[in-house]
Amino acid sequence: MTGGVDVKLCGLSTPAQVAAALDAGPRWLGFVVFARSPRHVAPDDLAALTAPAAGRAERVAVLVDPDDGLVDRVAGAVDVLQLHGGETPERVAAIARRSGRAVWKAWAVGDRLDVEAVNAYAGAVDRFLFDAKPPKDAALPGGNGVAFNAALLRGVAVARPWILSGGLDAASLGPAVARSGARAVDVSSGVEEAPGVKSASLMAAFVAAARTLEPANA
Ligand SMILES: O=C(O)c1ccccc1NCC(=O)[C@H](O)[C@H](O)COP(=O)(O)O
Repeated sequence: MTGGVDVKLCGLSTPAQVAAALDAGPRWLGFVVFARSPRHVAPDDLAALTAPAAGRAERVAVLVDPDDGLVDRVAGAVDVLQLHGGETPERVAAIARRSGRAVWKAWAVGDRLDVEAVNAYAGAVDRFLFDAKPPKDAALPGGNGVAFNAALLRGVAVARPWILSGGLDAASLGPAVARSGARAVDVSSGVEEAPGVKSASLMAAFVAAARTLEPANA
């Protein structure tokens, strides 16, 4: 817990970024294992990169429609698998069983949250991450720095804890938390100098801003 609102700093890809992120003090650190991403971490490098976080932050691997081989290669290096592709509820449940890790399902929110569709995953996941829909021409399903109308989340009956994500930064965080009722938030682009280049000062400012927020009543 960072204070009022839990934080995941996502898209860390170098030891220096991990050290700076740990200094900022978020609850979760995210590592993207997706070759097209400017934040990509090779599966073989993940254990060394995540090691300094053990006991200081929970480590989250972000995967997109992973096959069993990739699940097996990354699971030992992290605490959580965040599934950011088109995984079905059945596939998510299979990954949870196979990996023995907590599993989160990322969900792109459009005009309104389809609670029934989201809750179809409830038996298989520990948490949801609500993100913006990627722009039509986007190369990535996440990490696009795009926000959605966070008020769409307020008061909805989601059956698992959830994280607000998409286009956040230290300035937009407070209003987005107030509109959505979020108790946890995720950021990537909003704490970067350029895609994949994390800023120590922006990460620290984001976590500090989150600490000042009151936990919201969704
Ligand atoms: O960040 C990526 O490059 C990425 C690539 C493929 C799938 C997911 C990815 N990111 C997932 C995240 O959890 C991001 O933090 C989330 O989408 C918010 O990103 P941003 O809008 O840039 O803050």
